[in-house]
Amino acid sequence: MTALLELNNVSKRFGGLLAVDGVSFSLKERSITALVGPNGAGKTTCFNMIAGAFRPTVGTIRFEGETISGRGAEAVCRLGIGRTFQIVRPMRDMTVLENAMVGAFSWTRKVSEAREAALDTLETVGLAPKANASISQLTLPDRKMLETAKALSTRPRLLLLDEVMAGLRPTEAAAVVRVLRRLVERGLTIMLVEHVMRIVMEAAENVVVLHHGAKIAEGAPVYIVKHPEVLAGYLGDGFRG
Ligand SMILES: Nc1ncnc2c1ncn2[C@@H]1O[C@H](COP(=O)(O)OP(=O)(O)OP(=O)(O)O)[C@@H](O)[C@H]1O
Repeated sequence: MTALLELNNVSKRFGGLLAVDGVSFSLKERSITALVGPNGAGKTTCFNMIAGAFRPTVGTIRFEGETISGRGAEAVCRLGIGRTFQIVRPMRDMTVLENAMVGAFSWTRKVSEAREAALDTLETVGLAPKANASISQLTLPDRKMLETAKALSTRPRLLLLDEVMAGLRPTEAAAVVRVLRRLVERGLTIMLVEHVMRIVMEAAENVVVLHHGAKIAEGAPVYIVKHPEVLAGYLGDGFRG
């Protein structure tokens, strides 16, 4: 079976810094994979390469069997990869619905179609009752979910979530995990960057561990938390429990 996404020996160099160092992994369709590692491990850089924002210095990225490395963010989005950003940046003079519609304009020019799709994604993430609210009325969990809704409005097959649960209370994070599971049931594949190991254990079926840009372990969460290199390397101070 072809993997939905495949990274093959991917590296990214910024001047003298090798931010991502020969990383390979693949994502099974309809699965949730966590990308973990301490600050500066190269997680966001990996996302930036998958989403087309950065071209890998070496290595190839394939999506549905097609090479996408170096295609550019817009093209990659149109191929079916949606993403959120670590820093939440809603457009403040627009409503929740209008923000969610922005993603839909990647595949339609019709305002009515974009509105319908955005309403659907707001419904999925539980924000439909606040569709006409202004951004200032949103709580932190709402803002995180709006970022997810914006990414979903692009109609992705693969969703990259960068710390969407950071700063949330355990009950709020659990609600997000339930939303992610529903999305997977509907056919989506998800990769998420997450620091809190408890959430990783709950949400992901596969974990990829990066350290100094390199992949040091990969496997089921129960295996990862016992992995000697992960434990010895940084688990104590790299993860928050
Ligand atoms: N555009 C850039 N130019 C130069 N260096 C960069 C750039 N982007 C990232 N880096 C560096 O690459 C390394 C990996 O950064 P990256 O943001 O990918 O790590 P991360 O694992 O996502 O960290 P965090 O958990 O803190 O978000 C860091 O040393 C960072 O300073």
